[in-house]
Amino acid sequence: MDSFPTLAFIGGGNMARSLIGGLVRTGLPATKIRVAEPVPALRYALAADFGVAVYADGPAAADGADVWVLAVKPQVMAQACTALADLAQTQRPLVVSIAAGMPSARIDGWLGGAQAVVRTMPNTPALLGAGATGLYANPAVDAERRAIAETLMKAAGLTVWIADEALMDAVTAVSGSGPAYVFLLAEALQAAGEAEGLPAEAAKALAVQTLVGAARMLGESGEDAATLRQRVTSPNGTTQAALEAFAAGGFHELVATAVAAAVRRGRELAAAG
Ligand SMILES: NC(=O)C1=CN([C@@H]2O[C@H](COP(=O)(O)OP(=O)(O)OC[C@H]3O[C@@H](n4cnc5c(N)ncnc54)[C@H](OP(=O)(O)O)[C@@H]3O)[C@@H](O)[C@H]2O)C=CC1
Ligand SMILES: O=C(O)[C@@H]1CCC=N1
Repeated sequence: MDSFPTLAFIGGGNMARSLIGGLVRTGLPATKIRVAEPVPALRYALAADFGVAVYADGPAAADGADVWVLAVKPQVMAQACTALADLAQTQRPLVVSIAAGMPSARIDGWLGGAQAVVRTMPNTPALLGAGATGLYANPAVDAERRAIAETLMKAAGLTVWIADEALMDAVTAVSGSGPAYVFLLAEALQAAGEAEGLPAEAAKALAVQTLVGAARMLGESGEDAATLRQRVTSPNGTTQAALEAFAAGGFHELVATAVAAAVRRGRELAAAG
């Protein structure tokens, strides 16, 4: 990736750290990455862990970088972009946003207009190259810049282009927030194991490896989730008893309600930003 453009991350929090870790892991030289992060401890940790150049403010990091990755919270996006507007008008970078909910047109407007904006939604397994990212490009993004955005996010794992920007809130609700749902299931399974008398360490090890093993089967077997589930479920056995309890508790409806709440929140964040 030696010929890859220079990147400036605006915001060096949790998601930026995962993306930077993924990029460095796949061989992007740290000298290609700059990060603007106002919190000194976060800034210094990024410099120490990955060898990237760090700055206290956005314009200092962005000046001269080919790609700006906007990695601040949606609530501060307006302020972060406005501070970059003069530079954006003279330098015309490729702008890649990772913010939940925030429409590309608003980012474009805060940057002064006529900007090439790719709105993306990655997730934290990016740190291991095991992420999933949805991408939407506004009409100002040409084929070459589309390819740059895709290469950038491929360092984080799977990429999926989304043609209709309105669907980016659904991407956020499924895969952006999704790792938290899996971690919640791990917590619940561990707690249930403990409630049934397992020592805490054993419950944790069994719950974690079960999720890791099942996820690998989903990813590597080529079989769909329903088929794999049925193979675990002996007629009138233990799994059937558990699955019936899930169904009686409205598991599918609960997941749908949770995803709908995340979609709604994405739209609210756009309105509040
Ligand atoms: N966490 C996740 O799993 C995912 C997050 N996202 C998106 O990524 C974005 C960042 O989320 P996340 O990493 O969790 O949030 P964090 O709060 O961890 O990171 C954002 C960082 O940006 C800093 N910041 C605030 N204003 C500026 C500025 N003007 N210039 C530079 N840095 C600034 C913040 O400092 P301070 O705290 O002082 O404000 C904070 O350290 C959000 O828009 C979110 O929607 C997308 C996918 C997944
Ligand atoms: O919780 C959030 O708003 C962000 C977006 C997706 C994951 N984390």
